[in-house]
Amino acid sequence: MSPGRQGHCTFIADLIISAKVCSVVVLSLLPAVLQRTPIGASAFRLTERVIRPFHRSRSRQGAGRLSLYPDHLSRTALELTPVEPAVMADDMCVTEKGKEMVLCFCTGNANKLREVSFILGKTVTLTSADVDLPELQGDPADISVGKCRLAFNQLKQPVIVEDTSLCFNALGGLPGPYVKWFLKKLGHKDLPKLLAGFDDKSAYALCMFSYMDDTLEKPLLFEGRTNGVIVDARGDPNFGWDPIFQPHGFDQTYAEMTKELKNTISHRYRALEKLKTYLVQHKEEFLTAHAAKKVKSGE
Ligand SMILES: O=P(O)(O)OP(=O)(O)OP(=O)(O)OC[C@H]1O[C@@H](n2cnc3c(O)ncnc32)[C@H](O)[C@@H]1O
Ligand SMILES: [Mg+2]
Repeated sequence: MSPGRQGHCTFIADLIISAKVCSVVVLSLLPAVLQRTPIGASAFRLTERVIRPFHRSRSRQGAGRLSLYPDHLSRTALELTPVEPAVMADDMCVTEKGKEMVLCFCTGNANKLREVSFILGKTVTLTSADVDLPELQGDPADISVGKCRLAFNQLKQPVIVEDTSLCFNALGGLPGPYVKWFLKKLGHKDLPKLLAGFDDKSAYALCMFSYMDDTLEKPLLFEGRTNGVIVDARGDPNFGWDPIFQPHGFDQTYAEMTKELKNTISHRYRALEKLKTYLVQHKEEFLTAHAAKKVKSGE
């Protein structure tokens, strides 16, 4: 090769190497630069708030969430995740900045979290904690109150928990709070077969929310119930037993409804309406107690 041509080749090779180095530097700096722009910062915050909790709860489900070990409880207890309100709902309880009612919903179920966030809207500033609470046994109210005490003892801040039951009237209310296990073992296809020998296919969905803060001696219960019938599975199979529950007055199952419709007639909606009323009525008390606590702790 002539010296002139060799010089050209070396020049081109140098150019390619410099371009590669530049692109590596630009790409590695890009996230940091983007994060400083208003749109980039919002995108990063959104990723943190929406994707991370969802991912965590999905991966925890995969890992088996039935840990009863206290060390596990304390390990996850402080992982609080802010939750964006899913809709700009009523602004009845929007408070001045720095005076919001912050409430932590302890659940490992991403679908519940989505619905609660949707229904509560801007009533409170909702955070969530995927605290691995034991699946207690007993009647639905005791289970919910028990869960709430455990969550409050871990988090030491205003918390809500809920426990959901699906009760078949022909079976005296079973599977009730144990529906999670029945669903796991039987699936959507076989769960309705429990009623094969009965004419009565009626059932009700029951939601028990419990609320606790340090102004209360024991958790408060808010119950919501929606009546319906058990049918062969229809609709989106993504949330629990939604495909087999058809509420009275509708020809769609929960799983066939839009989320807007389900969230205005569901057992969860009915319980949360009561909780909302309580929170609005006790807002001043709540804020005063928490302001006093902050002064005491020097925050
Ligand atoms: O961490 P927690 O809040 O306890 O979440 P979980 O999934 O363990 O929930 P429950 O203990 O309340 O068990 C209730 C079962 O019913 C299911 N479920 C709850 N709400 C539902 C709804 O609105 N529609 C359909 N299935 C629902 C849920 O997926 C469980 O299988
Ligand atoms: Mg549970």
